[in-house]
Amino acid sequence: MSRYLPIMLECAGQPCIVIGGGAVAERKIMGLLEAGAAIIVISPELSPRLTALAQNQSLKWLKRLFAPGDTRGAFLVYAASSDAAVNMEVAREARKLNIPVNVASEAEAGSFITPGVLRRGRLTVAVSTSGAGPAAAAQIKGLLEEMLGGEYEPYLDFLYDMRTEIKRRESSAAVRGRLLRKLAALDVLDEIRQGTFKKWGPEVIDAWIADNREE
Ligand SMILES: C[C@@]1(CC(=O)O)c2cc3[nH]c(cc4nc(cc5[nH]c(cc(n2)[C@H]1CCC(=O)O)[C@@](C)(CC(=O)O)[C@@H]5CCC(=O)O)C(CC(=O)O)=C4CCC(=O)O)c(CCC(=O)O)c3CC(=O)O
Ligand SMILES: NC(=O)C1=CN([C@@H]2O[C@H](COP(=O)(O)OP(=O)(O)OC[C@H]3O[C@@H](n4cnc5c(N)ncnc54)[C@H](O)[C@@H]3O)[C@@H](O)[C@H]2O)C=CC1
Repeated sequence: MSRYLPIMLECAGQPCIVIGGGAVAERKIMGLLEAGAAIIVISPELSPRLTALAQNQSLKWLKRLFAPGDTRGAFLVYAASSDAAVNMEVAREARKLNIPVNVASEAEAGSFITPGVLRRGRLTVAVSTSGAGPAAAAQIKGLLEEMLGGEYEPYLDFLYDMRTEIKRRESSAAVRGRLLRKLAALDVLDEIRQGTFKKWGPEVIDAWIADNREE
């Protein structure tokens, strides 16, 4: 069994090449779009949704079959055509060029797999079964979706703003560490759920930092 390394990859503006333009390619492309990748799709046909994305310039469409050399210069490659032999050829080429490649028809032929993803603003949860059961990954993601409500979005925005402020102001690592730990222990999430949370203005932030700098 492969043990995959989970990482969060910055893909903004990076050329990501997808071979195939059907339902599976569409799912991978929606994830790439969320990450701001520069998407190039190589496929003689596109699904209606992908056609619309090509028309509004959200992706670049090369209307043809895969050809040798197509993966050159890519940051990531997705082999998602309905031709398993072509997908294997894409994988071989990408691997030779040391480009990470995902193979929709045969997970093991690729070097990375796509987890089920749920987002709540800055929160990302990715679920993988290491390829054992993609439908189970989707189900588990569904369970987590029920557990992790929309309140996480404003909560993480709050944490982000506060951490940014603390890191900007506090040069002492010890004080910073103390503040950041106390910040994580605050029950803001519950206040947001109850609807009693009021956005902290500059004075509230100043006062909280002053009150919590010492042990
Ligand atoms: C290994 C992996 C490689 C990769 O694609 O990256 C892979 C491979 C394969 N999937 C297959 C089938 C299905 N895949 C789905 C759905 C999803 N598949 C996804 C990921 C992955 N699929 C990677 C492993 C993820 C993990 O670690 O668990 C998800 C999570 C993410 C995404 O695709 O974006 C997304 C859910 C998104 C969501 O809803 O959240 C459904 C359900 C459906 O369509 O509703 C079915 C039909 C039911 C079934 O078969 O279980 C087949 C057989 C093809 C054939 O028939 O031959 C293969 C090939 C093989 O097994 O080698
Ligand atoms: N990993 C996953 O999550 C899943 C993977 N699959 C696998 O993925 C494959 C694709 O599934 P779908 O998108 O549903 O199929 P689809 O038939 O909807 O789309 C296939 C696409 O590949 C294109 N294509 C065919 N030959 C090509 C070539 N030589 N070069 C470039 N493009 C080419 C077609 O024009 C079409 O756009 C399936 O054959 C299956 O093996 C299926 C379900 C889920």
